[in-house]
Amino acid sequence: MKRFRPYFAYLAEAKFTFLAGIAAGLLFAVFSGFGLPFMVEKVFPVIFGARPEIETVISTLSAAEGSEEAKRILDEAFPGEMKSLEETRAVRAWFADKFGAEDGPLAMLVAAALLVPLVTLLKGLAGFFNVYWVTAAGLHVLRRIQGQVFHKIQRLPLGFFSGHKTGDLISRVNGDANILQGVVTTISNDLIKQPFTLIAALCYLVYRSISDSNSFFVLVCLLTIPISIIPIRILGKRLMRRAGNMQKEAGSNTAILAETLGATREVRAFNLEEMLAGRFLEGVRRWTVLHLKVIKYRYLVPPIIEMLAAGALAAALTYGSQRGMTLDGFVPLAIALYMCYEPIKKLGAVHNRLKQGEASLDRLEVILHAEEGVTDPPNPVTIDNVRGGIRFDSVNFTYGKAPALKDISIDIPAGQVVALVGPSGAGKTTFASMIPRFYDPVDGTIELDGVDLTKLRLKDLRDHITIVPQEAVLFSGTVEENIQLGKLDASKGDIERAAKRANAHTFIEDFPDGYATPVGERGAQLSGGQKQRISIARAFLKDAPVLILDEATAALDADTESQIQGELADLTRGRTTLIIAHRFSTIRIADRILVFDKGRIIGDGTFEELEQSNDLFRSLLQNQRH
Ligand SMILES: Nc1ncnc2c1ncn2[C@@H]1O[C@H](COP(=O)(O)OP(=O)(O)OP(=O)(O)O)[C@@H](O)[C@H]1O
Repeated sequence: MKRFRPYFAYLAEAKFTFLAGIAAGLLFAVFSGFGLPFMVEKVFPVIFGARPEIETVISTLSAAEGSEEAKRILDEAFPGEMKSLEETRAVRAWFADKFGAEDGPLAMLVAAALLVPLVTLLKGLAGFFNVYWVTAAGLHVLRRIQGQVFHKIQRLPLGFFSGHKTGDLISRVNGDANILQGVVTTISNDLIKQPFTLIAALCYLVYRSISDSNSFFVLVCLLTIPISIIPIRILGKRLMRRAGNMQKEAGSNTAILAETLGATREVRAFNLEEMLAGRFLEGVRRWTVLHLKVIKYRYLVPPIIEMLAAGALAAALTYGSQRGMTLDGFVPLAIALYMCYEPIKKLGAVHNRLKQGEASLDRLEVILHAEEGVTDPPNPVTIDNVRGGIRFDSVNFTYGKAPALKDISIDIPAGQVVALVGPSGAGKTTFASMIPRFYDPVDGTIELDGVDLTKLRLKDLRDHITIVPQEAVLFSGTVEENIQLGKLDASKGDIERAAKRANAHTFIEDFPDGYATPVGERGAQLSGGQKQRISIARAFLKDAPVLILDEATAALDADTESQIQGELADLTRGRTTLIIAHRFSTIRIADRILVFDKGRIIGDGTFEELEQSNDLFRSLLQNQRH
């Protein structure tokens, strides 16, 4: 329970809805626990002929009032209840007064009968509002948990995502958060409602025991309740293990689904349909087996408890009939006894939900408790008018074992356009990733305009950096919304100006809906060149002093690439630019080139200088020319 505490705080935010739901639940409990046995005892006899009996008793008693005979008749007619003619008359008067029936047997019958749907209606309404309001509060909890996980995911170090598949993370945010929500609300609801139902039923039993000592034995039958705890605990433990595995399997399946949907073209091109379908179906099969196990352990609890209740009932039945108890006297007791077991059954289910919730919580807490890696400083420094000077001072970095950057010291003055070249895996991307603090150095410092990056708020730092990635990343929405991501408060005019500078305005205008054209998921409805131009328009709009071009044209064909080069060159103007370059065509616009090899910078100069002095650069150049 302690583990769930932080999430109960979210429930507190929806306390009025939740408390209303609980209040409805309590009413429901009273109607079920106390109302039903009471109805069976007091109302059903009236419906089934107690009324004429009252009449007979009254007329006999009127004749023999006060005699021994009168006492005997009273005892027989109403054992342990109405002991006098006055009481019997009072019952008749109460009915007459309440329902305006002038002693008419039919009116009394109807009145008594009407109590049944009335109590059922009240019970039904209470039950409905209990579920409705408690669910509303539960959905609030879900929204808050999902929000918390979503926020956290955005702050996690990029390294975290290398170790976790996207689909699995999606499954945690959706599936596990949903289960956790269910747990928080079920626990809160049932932990109040069910004990209350139990207490109501017990109260009735105690009341009966006081008024009739024969009923006391039923309380003894309740001693079987503690025995129910044993199967609840054993099955709960098993359930937790299986539920954890089931959720893990659900995560893997969502991962396969996400990967397949993310690479629909590649799947077809490599004929992977059958293989992926096989993998997915095998995962679903494993999930089904685990799910059935969870169902087994979850739903074994109620019948076990019911069996115990039935045993107790059988004992009560035997004992009661031997002590001369009539069916009329026994039925309400039996219902109250049943009402005692019902909450135990539900509490058993709560225990199981808790165990299942714990398994989901484990999975969610992998995200929620993960170290954030790159965080804001406690007292951030603000810098105005960033010019974009960048300095690396003895920077070392490793992703794991092998170092990715070794002792990098470099000064890049504001406004300089620098190309990063080198063989695959040399560290170019890693070097550029250090500037927006996607990663922090293991040691050494990096400065922007002389200020250590770790002293800046992440948001401030990243506001001053634009990245144009290899493949333009577009989000669902319109063309206009996608450009606007560069500057959320940009006007329509600003957006159009940016699009014009990126040479995107003309083709956007040619779309039937112009700027309001939806781009489809990840820009599926646009060509590679169009997407990249939108991405460049976004960069123009952001107008940041530092620009990172991450092989921005590598995904385009030569023709489109050469068209876009001009826009990119325009974009670099007046900005400190790092070009992560594979194709040497893109580095012609650079003022300076850094040659990377095995995490070190082994060459630094202009194209011509390096062509003269750097062997690796020359060999890379040779490879490009062939
Ligand atoms: N997320 C990561 N987790 C672990 N190791 C990584 C990660 N990203 C890169 N590396 C490793 O760090 C080293 C440098 O990689 P980096 O991506 O910086 O090279 P690169 O020069 O940009 O290569 P390429 O031109 O192929 O993109 C490589 O050995 C690579 O395997």
